[in-house]
Amino acid sequence: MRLSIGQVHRNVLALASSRSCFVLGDRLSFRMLSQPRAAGFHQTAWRGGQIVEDRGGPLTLASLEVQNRVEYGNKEKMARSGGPKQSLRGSSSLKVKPSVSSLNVKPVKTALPKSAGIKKTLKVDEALFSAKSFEELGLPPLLVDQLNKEGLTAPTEVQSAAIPIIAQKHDVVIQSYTGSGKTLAYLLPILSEIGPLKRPMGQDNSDKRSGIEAVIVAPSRELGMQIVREVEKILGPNDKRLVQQLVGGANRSRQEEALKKNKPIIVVGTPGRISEISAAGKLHTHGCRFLVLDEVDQLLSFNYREDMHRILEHVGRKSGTTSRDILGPLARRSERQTILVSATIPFSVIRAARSWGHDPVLIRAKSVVPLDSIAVPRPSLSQTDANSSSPSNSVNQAAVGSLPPSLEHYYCTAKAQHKVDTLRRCIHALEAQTVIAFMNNTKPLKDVVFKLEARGIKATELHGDLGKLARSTVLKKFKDGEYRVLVTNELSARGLDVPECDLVVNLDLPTDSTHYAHRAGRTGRLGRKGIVVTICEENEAFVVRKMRKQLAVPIKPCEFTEGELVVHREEDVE
Ligand SMILES: Nc1ncnc2c1ncn2[C@@H]1O[C@H](COP(=O)(O)OP(=O)(O)OP(=O)(O)O)[C@@H](O)[C@H]1O
Repeated sequence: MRLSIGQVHRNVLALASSRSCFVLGDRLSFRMLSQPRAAGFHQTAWRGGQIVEDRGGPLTLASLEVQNRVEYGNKEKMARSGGPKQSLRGSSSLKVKPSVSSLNVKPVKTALPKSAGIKKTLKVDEALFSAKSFEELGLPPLLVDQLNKEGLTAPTEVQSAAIPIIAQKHDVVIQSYTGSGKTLAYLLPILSEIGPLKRPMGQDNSDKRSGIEAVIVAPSRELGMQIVREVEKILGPNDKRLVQQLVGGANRSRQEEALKKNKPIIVVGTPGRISEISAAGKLHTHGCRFLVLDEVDQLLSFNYREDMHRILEHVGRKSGTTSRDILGPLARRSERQTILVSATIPFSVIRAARSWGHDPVLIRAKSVVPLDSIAVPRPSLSQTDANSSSPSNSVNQAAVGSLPPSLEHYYCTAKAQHKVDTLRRCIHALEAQTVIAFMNNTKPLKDVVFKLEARGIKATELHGDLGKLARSTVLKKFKDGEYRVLVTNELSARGLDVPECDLVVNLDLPTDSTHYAHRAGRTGRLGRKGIVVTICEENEAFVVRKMRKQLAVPIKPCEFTEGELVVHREEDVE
């Protein structure tokens, strides 16, 4: 069942850079979506919000404060962490003294700003959000069997929300915190429609499709390969050739040969490589039904604009149609379903999704909202000085809610030359077993590895200057527990799934709170415990405190002495 969409008055298919994001298209007005009648959907109410100009600050969905909570009845609420409870391998041994923190730390006040406009709410059947099994979500039996074989028996919250909505053919934006299972949230509805595990076709609905039916784009090779492995796992060993990786750094002719020989139905790759092979005429995606942009806010940044433009123009677009097609942009859009995914969604992504989307909706763990109902957030005073060197104190709405609730955040100060020693003490005090330490540049990584090794801690480095093989070997060894610490840069901040990671350390300050959120999200995956420690210099501590406000999470001051984590009162350090 589909929501009807209003008339598009204007669609400018132009690459317009807006701060870090480019926006394809814009439109002046949309009629409110009609009430969907599909099971589980009930439009409840909307209140018109004030539309104001996007001034380019950290404007995001949450800043709209759309009242999009699902209204629960008396039934038990799902745990915020979502998803099935798992054993806390590795993380359970983390040594934290909660009594210390609860006694000594003053709670941080993190008030959200006033709403810029509250609009329409869709009420989604509570049963979907509390689905106990994949069957309840209507996945085909073969797919459910395969998931069960892999030990996946219950959907996470975001999967419960996304699977039925994507099955209804909506274009969607999925925003849910790191490690909440977003990958399967989009893969499962896709694999319900294509490939050997899909739902049986009706008699008059014979499946005549062939060729590539889904294109998944990710910003890094590591994330691309991780998604490939996830698809392979579900397809099983006999059908794993149906997914093909097209990531940069690997041999391109081999990828092209594999495309010809294996005839995959899904390709997963990085923007550069996908658009390169497409431009060479070796990747035929015009009949493609699904386009997924994983880590969409990064993919729509200026760096990728040309490759992403090509991908957006070609995937799922019948050849011969042009942007001036007489059928208009909506008809062209409907040829593919577009799925945009990230833990952090700035408003520029919403705007782009509205422009491309066919009945686009925003899916979060407990809510589904038509994108049309989201008003442009009102810029706060401090957002207008977003370019100033001092970070704003206002909440970064793109990143609020992007962090798993199970995370604990601390910061401590140390002189630059003592940071590695502080890291060592931190690892020992917390008894962390699988640690990711982030720095901002590539060069110093080796030095930190050397110093850690000299102190008896097995460590390795991961960065973009390593070849593809070296990168995957390092990652595999780290995941296998051969190294205790992975010292890395921003390359590993997004999407990397090392479930055992129990500690993330910032040895350099992340550039902003969005970067903090993605780095932090490498631990505390799927409801596990995780600790994030930022080691900064004394004169940088104010930046951490500002990030704390922007993210609306407590980041507590601490130190590591005599093998213990000691948490300070805030007033002792301010
Ligand atoms: N229903 C499920 N049951 C058990 N494990 C699951 C389920 N769904 C996902 N997982 C596992 O949870 C982990 C995190 O999932 P995933 O990488 O998709 O998170 P994410 O939300 O995309 O995180 P990020 O924002 O960091 O990219 C993975 O190891 C995945 O295999």
